[in-house]
Amino acid sequence: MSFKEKKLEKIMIIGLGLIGSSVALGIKREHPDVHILGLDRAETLDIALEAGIIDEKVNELNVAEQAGIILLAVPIQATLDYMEALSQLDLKKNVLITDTSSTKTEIMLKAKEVFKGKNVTFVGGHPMAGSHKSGVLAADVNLFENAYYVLTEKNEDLQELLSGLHAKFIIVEPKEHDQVTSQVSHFPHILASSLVQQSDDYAKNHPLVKHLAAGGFRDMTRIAEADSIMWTSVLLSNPEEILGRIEDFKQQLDTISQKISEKDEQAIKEFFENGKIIRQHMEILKGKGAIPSFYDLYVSIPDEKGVILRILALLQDISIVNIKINEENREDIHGQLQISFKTEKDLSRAREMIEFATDFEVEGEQDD
Ligand SMILES: NC(=O)C1=CN([C@@H]2O[C@H](COP(=O)(O)OP(=O)(O)OC[C@H]3O[C@@H](n4cnc5c(N)ncnc54)[C@H](O)[C@@H]3O)[C@@H](O)[C@H]2O)C=CC1
Ligand SMILES: O=C(O)C(=O)Cc1ccc(O)cc1
Repeated sequence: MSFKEKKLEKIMIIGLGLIGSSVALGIKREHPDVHILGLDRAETLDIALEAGIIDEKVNELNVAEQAGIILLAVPIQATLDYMEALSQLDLKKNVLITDTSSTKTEIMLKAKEVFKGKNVTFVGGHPMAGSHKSGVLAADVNLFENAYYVLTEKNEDLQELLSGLHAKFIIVEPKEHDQVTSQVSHFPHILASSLVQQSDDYAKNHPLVKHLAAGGFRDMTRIAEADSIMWTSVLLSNPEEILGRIEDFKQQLDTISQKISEKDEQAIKEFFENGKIIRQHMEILKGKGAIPSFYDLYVSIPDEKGVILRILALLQDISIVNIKINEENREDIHGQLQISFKTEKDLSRAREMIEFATDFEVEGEQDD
């Protein structure tokens, strides 16, 4: 069956939170005529229907029997349960089922077990973009723009269906996927959550902690706000790889602890040099991977009326991608204006203009 014919069948999305809704919007961008059935809690479905994310609300799983493609975008444990339940239904012949879970080994084992001998094609999926935000209200049609979208195998129908997400498909073995994501996604979430909890404990005897935490702390802990149900499911689905990353990290900490106790200045300097060089060369952070690259200019601005407008007026001929005001803790500084540019040239021009026309402190760097 061609995709054109398949498209005439209904598509069912189970779970219309951040990922399910964003995928639905991406599908509709390229294929506005597809009919999307949505299954989730009643309030979520009301919002999704109202926003045009889905075409029809569903409150029973057996409606899946009408769908040509089924996409699961619920926490991992719920995904496994739905796979089991779907396998008991009288699904359409040659139905295509896919998921968006953050782990793949357990999902693919389940697929082998429950869909064996059935007329079902199950392709594991994982869009490598997201947010610490969750729920339908966080839906964003551009969420997956230029991000990698992992598939466990090539599938033209699925790739065509998802083409409006503007993601880059990549085929990865489930085990390799779970190893890599344990390092760059699962473990960092544990680290972020540990860091905020450690700081909160420390703040009990050191209330100043809450005032002195600055940009570095914020950058390292944003993902601690991610959804607890989803992340519990991720950790329980990929325990061995994650425990391996934790053990390895303990050793990294032991090594630097040792250097500090020995007051080994050279080794400590090398430790930071090494980290800096590695980060500066990480392709993923330079726009060659999932994360688009921007050139950020940080301007420390005083608490005076019209300062931001004055800076923007100076930059009126330069293309700006984004502007953010970061709060600062310094008494003399009201905040830090973060202005992002697409090219290094734009960043240099902006920097020169601000330095020429003001005496504000300016710093520039390439970042994600
Ligand atoms: N949040 C992220 O950044 C990313 C998440 N993922 C994966 O995508 C999946 C969905 O994650 P999010 O959309 O972020 O979560 P979310 O919390 O925003 O949305 C999950 C949705 O599933 C619904 N749901 C939960 N249990 C259900 C059930 N039994 N029946 C029907 N609906 C149910 C919830 O009501 C909610 O609307 C997860 O498996 C997650 O691992 C993948 C990439 C990125
Ligand atoms: O918020 C962020 O930066 C993320 O790291 C989003 C994310 C969360 C879970 C995934 O499986 C993939 C991406």
